[in-house]
Amino acid sequence: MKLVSENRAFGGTHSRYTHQSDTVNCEMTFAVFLPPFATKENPVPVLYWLSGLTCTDENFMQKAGAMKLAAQLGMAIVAPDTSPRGEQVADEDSYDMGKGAGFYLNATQAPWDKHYQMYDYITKELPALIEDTFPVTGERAISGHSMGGHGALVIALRNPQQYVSVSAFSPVSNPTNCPWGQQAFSKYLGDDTSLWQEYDAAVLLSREQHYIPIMVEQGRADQFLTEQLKPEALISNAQKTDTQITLNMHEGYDHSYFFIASFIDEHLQFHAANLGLI
Ligand SMILES: N[C@@H](CCC(=O)N[C@@H](CSC=O)C(=O)NCC(=O)O)C(=O)O
Repeated sequence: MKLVSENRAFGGTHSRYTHQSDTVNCEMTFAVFLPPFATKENPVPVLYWLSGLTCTDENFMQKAGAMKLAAQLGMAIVAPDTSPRGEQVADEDSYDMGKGAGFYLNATQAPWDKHYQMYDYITKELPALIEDTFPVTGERAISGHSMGGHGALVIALRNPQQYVSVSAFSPVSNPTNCPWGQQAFSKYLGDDTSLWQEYDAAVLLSREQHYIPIMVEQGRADQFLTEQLKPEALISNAQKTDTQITLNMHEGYDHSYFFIASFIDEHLQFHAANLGLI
């Protein structure tokens, strides 16, 4: 693992690292914020943040304004990149496919399957590395935005024993039923739509009752709301299985990090409460 940069922030430390990933078969970058007083003797829980299309590990840390409250709460934040990277990694010219658009799944189709194994990277390799290296406990929460909101919901619903709570901003809620998801799933996963279902939060909610606390934030002025995001599918499918889910709708807010920054404190408090920090 190689340290790329380190900055003091709110009494804690924001650092960026690269490492060679066996799972995605290339060098990966992630950012980690450690609150003040996090030590081996006083390890802290971790909030994993999954970003959206076109993002890297940097967008959330620079734009969301999360570090001040995370420092006060005693919560670490880990922000991975959104896809494998490098010359040898398959890509397309469009912003919603290939690099920056890994959709947090395990691709089964060539040429994508060689590197695009983001589901395993986020659920297995990255937390193992983080917990081996930094003064953190094994307690985890997960959140994300848009494509990353989809990733956070799917990962938590499929692995409820690994996360105490999940939240999402403007998630791609029903990807089997929107253009972003249909394009990505057909190329990464092929024609077998039964596999697509495993990466669709609305479908997962419809199958059985889920007990993990779930909170979703959505702006009504979001330019992607009707065509791509469809949060109503989360609510209607959760009702079918008696799963509790909170969806907060906000007049006038769009899809940007201005929206995330406006409500990130509520999400940090939500996760802190579930992590037993408050
Ligand atoms: N066409 C746009 C789309 C890119 C965009 O809006 N990306 C969002 C996430 S969208 C869903 O996953 C984002 O978070 N952008 C980064 C940011 O810092 O705002 C484009 O290419 O710009």
